[in-house]
Parts: sequence; structure tokens; C-alpha cells
Amino acid sequence: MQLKELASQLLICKLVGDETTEITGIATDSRQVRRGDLFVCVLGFVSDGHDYASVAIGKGAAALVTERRLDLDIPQIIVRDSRHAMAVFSAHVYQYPSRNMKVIGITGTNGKTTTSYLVEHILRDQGYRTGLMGTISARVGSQIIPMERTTMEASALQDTFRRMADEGTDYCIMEVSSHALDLGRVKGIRFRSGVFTNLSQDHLDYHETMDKYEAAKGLLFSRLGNEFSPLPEYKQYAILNADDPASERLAQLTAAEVITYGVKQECAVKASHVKITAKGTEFEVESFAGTMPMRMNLVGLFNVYNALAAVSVCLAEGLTLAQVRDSLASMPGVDGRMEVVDEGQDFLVLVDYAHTPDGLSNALESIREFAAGRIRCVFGCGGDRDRTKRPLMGRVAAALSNDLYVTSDNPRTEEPEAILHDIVPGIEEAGLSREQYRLVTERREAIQKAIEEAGPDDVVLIAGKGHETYQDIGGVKHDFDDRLVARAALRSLKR
Ligand SMILES: CC(=O)N[C@H]1[C@@H](OP(=O)(O)OP(=O)(O)OC[C@H]2O[C@@H](n3ccc(=O)[nH]c3=O)[C@H](O)[C@@H]2O)O[C@H](CO)[C@@H](O)[C@@H]1O[C@H](C)C(=O)N[C@@H](C)C(=O)N[C@H](CCC(=O)O)C(=O)O
Ligand SMILES: Nc1ncnc2c1ncn2[C@@H]1O[C@H](COP(=O)(O)OP(=O)(O)OP(=O)(O)O)[C@@H](O)[C@H]1O
Ligand SMILES: N[C@H](CCC[C@H](N)C(=O)O)C(=O)O
Ligand SMILES: [Mg+2]
Repeated sequence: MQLKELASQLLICKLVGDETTEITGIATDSRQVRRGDLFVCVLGFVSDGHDYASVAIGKGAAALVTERRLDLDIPQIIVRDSRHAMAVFSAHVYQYPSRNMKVIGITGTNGKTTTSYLVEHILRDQGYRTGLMGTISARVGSQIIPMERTTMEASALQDTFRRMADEGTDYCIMEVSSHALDLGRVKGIRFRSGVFTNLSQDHLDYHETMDKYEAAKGLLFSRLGNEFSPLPEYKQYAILNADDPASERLAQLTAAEVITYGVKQECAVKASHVKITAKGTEFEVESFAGTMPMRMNLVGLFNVYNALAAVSVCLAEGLTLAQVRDSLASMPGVDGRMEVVDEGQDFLVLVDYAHTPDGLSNALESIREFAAGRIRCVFGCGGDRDRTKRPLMGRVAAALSNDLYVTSDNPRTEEPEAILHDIVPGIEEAGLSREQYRLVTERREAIQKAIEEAGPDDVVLIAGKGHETYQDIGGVKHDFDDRLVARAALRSLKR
């Protein structure tokens, strides 16, 4: 595609240099530039992409998008907002691939990955071709692409959608992070449905206030349904958690048809008679499409919410409750989400990805429903992330467990001990004295201790890292997998 064709997608921009230059792709990270790419210079929070233009040219970039003219011998499109331009140009270069499939976007503080896996599992069971994008990985056909972050930059996103479209994908189910919404990574994507799981504290390092955090989430819904269509394939749905107060405000923002789900409030897809065990959940779904008892292997009330969100998405796609029920029953569980580590021991070891106060509270509350012995919680808080959530996680963990092993969870560039000390005030606020909890900086050691000290019928919850396979210390990722470490600790007990 010629540069001038791209430039014509914006009313206000200036093209300098050879306007017939051919562009074959788009990149915004100099380390990922391929020959023929248009390199988009973004002014970031840490560095300025304009400073990497020469590196990008060295790697074969054919032209640049800039916010100011650079003194370099290469064609440039000078724009007001290069993040916006990146979204517009990427959609155009990759020929609007989200129009070739139905994109289900899932946002919310907790439950996005789980809900996306549930939706994908149910739709795939019906014979649809599905693609997935989120925290754990992206899946295009049978190819699995590891993910650095939950939602990619616009250029990578559109490229991935293109590949999905070429594979004949019917549905792409994607997690949409608040950062992505705020930074315009998902501008230009046509969503079929937007799903809201819940809103609680996280990421205040980035959004600063809960209002701004909610406003970022709201962008998914304010863009939905603005055009009505008589064709079923162009209808759009906002699927909202009726039991979360933010949903009422999100409903105000959207022009799409709203489908509410929940357990407490009146809503369109409601679960009742909920039964939670260590093996799974049972509940009855009452909906506009009928009533049906369901069961699944996923543990905890919060997973009933995730299931209801998935049921709502699938009912909007015309599936019957019976089809959804059968697929839910065969859902195996999600990597690193309440994942059981079993070496034949007489207590339960669970690895979970709870890394927010609400996530941790939900995970522990669920365990309390079935734990016969003591609840031992191994957890920490990420470095270079929302510091205000640290004491809150401490308080929740102290209130809902019997024994605490406070440890490291990706300290990144922060001092690991300092993070642990930020958690302590919350623990003490919950009434625990210094003798009643342990600070164990080394995560391996914390897991080992919790497992060694566990008695029959106890539950050891190892929270925060879930599927992650590394521990980021000082910006260096060391191999670390809670499941493998727990397994090794369990085996060491037998010797
Ligand atoms: C706040 C945020 O999302 N920041 C992301 C963003 O950074 P930024 O725009 O400030 O960019 P920067 O690092 O200052 O660099 C400026 C520009 O120079 C470019 N650059 C930079 C270095 C280089 O060698 N070459 C180069 O071209 C960068 O690609 C960028 O375009 O763009 C960078 C490049 O793509 C990302 O690495 C960076 O992710 C940071 C590290 C991050 O941790 N983001 C997290 C918070 C995040 O996005 N999380 C969400 C939510 C997770 C959840 O739901 O829990 C997610 O979607 O994953
Ligand atoms: N609906 C929910 N409500 C509250 N907590 C939940 C919910 N679903 C999952 N959790 C908790 O949050 C953890 C993370 O779940 P999941 O990975 O599905 O969320 P996510 O929104 O994708 O997280 P991230 O923002 O890190 O990608 C789980 O391990 C569980 O402890
Ligand atoms: N998507 C979340 C993951 C946090 C996981 C936890 N292990 C940590 O590193 O803080 C984030 O980027 O805040
Ligand atoms: Mg996720």
C-alpha cells in the first residue's frame, strides 16, 4: 500500500517525502520492525519513540509517522496524535479484519481471562472457529503466540486480527485492558459484544482515581451500538454484571442492547441455588431463553459470575441453554486459576492468579466455603504497580486466612523487602500481631514453608502468579512457576 493512501485516511496530517513509498506493515517498537514497515513514533511514559526512528530505519522501516518533523532522509506522515494515527493506519493496512468476524471484548478488573476461556470453549464446542487474545496467550488457529501484556498495541492487534480473518475465524474473544482502552489500542475494532465483569481497585498507579479507571472501561461500551441494524450479524450487545454498581453507569453510556447477569439483583440471566464445593459449582440459570440447571469444574462464586457472563454472550449468539450447559460441564479449567497441584498429599494446594484485593478476597471466600482445616495463604504484590493496593491485600489475606506467608511477586525494579513492608500495615490493621504471620522474601522458600507446615485437610493458596513462568527481579525474568515449585515441595515431603 502506498503511503499517500494511508495519509488520506486522516483529514489533518502532512506527508513529506516520496508519497508512493510502499508500506507492508506497521510497527511501533524499533525492536520489532520488519523491512517495509511504517514505524510509528510514539511519545511514551518512559521514552520517546522519535528517538528510535534511526534504529527503525536501520532495520528496514520504509517511512515514519511522527508528531514533529524529524531531520532524517525518509518519508514521514506528520500527525497530531501518533497513537490515534497508528490505530487508523493499522486498521487500513490490514483491511479492517475485525469486520470479518465477531469480536467479543471483555473488560473488568478481575475475571477477563477466565470469562474469555469460557466463551471460547463454548463457541468452539458448537463448531465455530475461534481466536483468543489475552493475558496468557493469543491463539490464531492452532498457533499459540505468547503475550507480553493483556492487550497488544493497535498495530500488532490488527495484524493478529488479519491472520485470524485469513484463517476463517468466526469469533475472536479478547480481553480488553483499561490501559488499552485509555491508550487507544483498540480504536477501530468492531466489537460484537462488550462484556463487563466487575470493577474494584487496581492499576491506580496508572489511572490515579477509581473514576478515571471506570471511565477507561466505559470506552468499550460508549462505542457500542451507535448504529442500529436490522441484520442480526450487525447487532451489538453490552453484557453487564447487574451486581456491580458500575454497570448502571455503563448502561447509560451505551447505545447497544443491554443484557444483565448476576446472582443478587434482578437481571436477564440470573443464577440461583448456587452450590460451591472443592470440585466445582452447581447453579440454576434463569434467563430470557429459559431455565436450566448447570454444573462446572470451576471453583468459587466468582466463577459463577464468569460463567453467567459467558452464558449471556452465547445466548446473544443464538445458542440454546442446553448447548451452553453441555459445554460448561466439559470446561477443564483455566491455567493458573484455582489450579490444583496434587501429589497425593492429604491437603489441598491451589495456584491462583488473584493479584488484587477483590480477587484475593474472592479466592479466599470461595476456599472458606469448603476448607475443613487451616487456610494458608502465600502471596505478594507486584513491584512498579499500584502501591495502594498492597495494605488492602494484606488486610484481606489476614482477615480470611489462618496463616500468612507474605512473599515476592515480581518486584521488578523495587526493593523486594520494601514491598513486603508496604503489605504489613494492612495485616496488622486486621488484628494480627507480628508473631502471627511470616515475611519470606524468597518465594520458593515461602511456598516450601507453607507446604511443610500444612496439616491434613488444610488448603494452601499460592496467589498472584497463576500461569506466569517467571519472577521479575530487577527487570530480569528468572524461571519461576508456582505449580512446579509447589510440586517439588510436595515431593520433598515424601523423602
Ligand atoms: C502504561 C503502558 O501500558 N505502557 C506501555 C507503553 O509504554 P509507553 O507508551 O510509555 O512507551 P515507552 O516505553 O515510553 O516507549 C515509547 C515508544 O518507544 C518505543 N520504543 C521503546 C524502546 C525501544 O527500544 N524502541 C522503541 O521503539 C516503544 O515501543 C513506544 O512506542 O508501550 C510500551 C511498548 O509497547 C509497553 O512496553 C508499555 O508497557 C508497560 C511496560 C506495561 O507494563 N504496561 C502494563 C501496565 C499494561 O499495559 N498492562 C495492561 C493491563 C494488564 C491488566 O489488565 O492487568 C495490559 O494490557 O497488559
Ligand atoms: N469474576 C471475578 N470476580 C472477582 N475475582 C475474580 C473473578 N474471576 C476471577 N477472579 C480472581 O481473579 C484472578 C484473576 O482472574 P482472571 O485471570 O480471569 O482475571 P483477569 O481480569 O484476566 O486478570 P488480568 O487483569 O491480570 O488479566 C483469579 O485467579 C481469581 O482469583
Ligand atoms: N496484569 C496484571 C498482572 C499482575 C500479576 C502479578 N503477578 C504482578 O506481577 O503484579 C498487571 O500487570 O498488573
Ligand atoms: Mg487477564
